[in-house]
Amino acid sequence: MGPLHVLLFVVAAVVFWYWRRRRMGRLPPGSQGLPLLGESLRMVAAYKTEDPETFIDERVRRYGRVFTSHVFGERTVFSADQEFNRMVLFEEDRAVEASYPSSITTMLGESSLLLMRGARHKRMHALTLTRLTSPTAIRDAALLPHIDRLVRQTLGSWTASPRVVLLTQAKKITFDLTVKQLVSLNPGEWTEALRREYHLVIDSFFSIPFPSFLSFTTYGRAVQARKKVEVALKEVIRRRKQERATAPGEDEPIAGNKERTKRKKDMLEELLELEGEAMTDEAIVDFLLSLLVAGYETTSTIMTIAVKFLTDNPDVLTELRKEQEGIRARKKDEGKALDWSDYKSMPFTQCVINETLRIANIVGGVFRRAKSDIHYKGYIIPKGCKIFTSFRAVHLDHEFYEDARTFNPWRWQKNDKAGEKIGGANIYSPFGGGARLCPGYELARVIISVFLHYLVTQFSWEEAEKDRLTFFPTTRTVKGYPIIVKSRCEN
Ligand code: HEM
Repeated sequence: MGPLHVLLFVVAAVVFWYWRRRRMGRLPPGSQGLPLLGESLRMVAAYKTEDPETFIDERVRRYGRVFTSHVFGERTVFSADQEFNRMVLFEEDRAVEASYPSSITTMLGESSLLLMRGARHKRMHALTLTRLTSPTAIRDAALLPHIDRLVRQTLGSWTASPRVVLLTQAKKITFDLTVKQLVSLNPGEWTEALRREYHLVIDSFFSIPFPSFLSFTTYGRAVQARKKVEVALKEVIRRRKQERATAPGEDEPIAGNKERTKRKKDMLEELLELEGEAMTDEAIVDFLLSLLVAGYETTSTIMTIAVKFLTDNPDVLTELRKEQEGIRARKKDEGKALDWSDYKSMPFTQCVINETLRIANIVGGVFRRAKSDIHYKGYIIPKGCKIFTSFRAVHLDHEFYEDARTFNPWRWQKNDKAGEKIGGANIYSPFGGGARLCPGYELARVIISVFLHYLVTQFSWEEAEKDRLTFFPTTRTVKGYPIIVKSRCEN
């Protein structure tokens, strides 16, 4: 290499260094932490405790509400800023796009709602909301009686064996319910077998994606399980298609039978009827699986954490029980299922759900990736940069909530200006917002409400073991919250 080459190399290196510094300099301030590891270990250590906020609090104090860190191998802009979060949520498919770890992407499949983009995502998101999870859909599909039945069935089994791990029970309810909504199958051996495989799939979400032929790794096992789930669902699709081909359509009489039949109106039927969007069986499997993923773990975890908060706050439990006993008393008949008007007359229960989601939401925030340079308050978040919008940090910000880190459902009763501020979509966003707003937001509330109704009116309980919250990889209780229940009829 001659002197000219050396000179050229030095000049190029200096130019690159300046260019990078200028670019980096315009990023929100922050720390890149250790080489390669960045700040991952610090973040994980904080999220494994009951007070994960230390990680974000410290950096907000040092750098402000929007700061840069380096976690899980990537430079990431963190936001504890409600305005920035809102901008990011509403820029979906324009300046930003959803971003999931590769282990999750592979498991979900490209036709999953969570990974769809653009016009197709818009159509399918709307379909999910209008046909499956909106208040009208919940009422029209007579979903409430079904939720009621499933909750009662599960709680009914507790008298035989009063030590229950609450999360396991809650998961059974949400899984069986979702399978029923998606493909109209009742709980039984088939759903249990599917649930076992499905658990293996979920376990891999935060695992390292080793080559899938290494079947002893979490990821390898999940790939096998995903295949089994796919085979099982494809068989359901095949049978349904056969039924559609041989049996009459909705409300048409079967030949030789005067009775009119009603074809199942579930999500699978909706997908098979889609006009101008012929979906392959693989695409249908991806789509159904994503709905199962999105609604199952989230709702059951919040059910469990809500009960933990009730145990820890007996005065809240007393008030909630009073409200629910009032509803039961008005129904007169002990065995009568809850209906929509009952659900709509549980204001304090909704305060408890709001507060549980504020303090310990399973979805603490969402990851996005910048599709173009984003300009915000003098900073530039460059194209390709990862962004984490923390809902949790905003929910726990003393500027927006008085005594923000204390569980206090009564704060939601304020209907004055402060109350509006509490409920404002900019500040309170447990279900996200914008194009990817959780379509299951109402359904989740209904399930949790029905569950709490029967739990507090039929049982008292105590902790079987001490349990605590953890926030890594997601928010949950470490042991799934084991409790010992006692039927209130025996008291
Ligand atoms: C307490 C329970 C729940 C919580 C806290 C929750 C929270 C969320 C959040 C924050 C998002 C936004 C994700 C993002 O912006 O990237 C989301 C998306 C989603 N949720 Fe929920 N969810 C819950 C229950 C449900 C239920 C019961 C369903 C039922 C089907 C559901 C289906 C979905 C789907 C399909 C998406 C993806 C939407 C899209 O990407 O277009 N969720 N959820």
